Amino acid sequence: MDLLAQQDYVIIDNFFNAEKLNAAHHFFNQKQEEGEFKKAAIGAAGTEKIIREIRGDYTYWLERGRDIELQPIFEVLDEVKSVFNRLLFLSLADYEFHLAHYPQGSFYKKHLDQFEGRKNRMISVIIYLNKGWKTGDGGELRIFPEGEEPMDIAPLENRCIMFRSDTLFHEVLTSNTSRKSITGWMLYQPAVLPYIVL
Ligand SMILES: O=C(O)CCC(=O)C(=O)O
Ligand SMILES: [Fe+2]
Repeated sequence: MDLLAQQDYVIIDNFFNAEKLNAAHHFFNQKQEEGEFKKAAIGAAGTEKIIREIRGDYTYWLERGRDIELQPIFEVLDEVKSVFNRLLFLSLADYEFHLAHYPQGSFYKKHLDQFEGRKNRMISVIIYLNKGWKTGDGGELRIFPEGEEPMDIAPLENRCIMFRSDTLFHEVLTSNTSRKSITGWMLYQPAVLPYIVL
């Protein structure tokens, strides 16, 4: 929490225990097999456009009541939210998360996660699920901390990065393999059906 407050981002490796990591992989693969991922859009409700030149990922929005296999993961996210509220004095009311799949050759151009109409997003949280990721696989997260050199973060399995949604510009470099993550946002106000919007 101190690091996040100081530098606007923090990286935490070995984020989930083995049981939760397995649950995440299993659920991800299952939803992929079922064809439940949808082409991700850009922009807030009503203005979204699918622009492949900006982002090429496919997403599956999580819903607590429906995705009961992910209960252990939701418990971790609850804990993350309450730690933020306790230690950083944020007033986070909710969170919204999706699974993200970047097929080979896809990327997400430089952006901020707090775009017009979605000021609600306070902290971005990403957990990567890329078994055996190695240099050359691509898909690094490039972050642009203010007043510092850009930094590339390898999307290693079970690595979590959290950052301020309002200030930290970032991009996903072209992935040369299939790239998987759980991505979401800690919210100031309760989410309004994001899985319908995006
Ligand atoms: O997957 C990542 O590393 C970043 C994804 C991202 O920037 C987003 O979904 O807004
Ligand atoms: Fe982003």
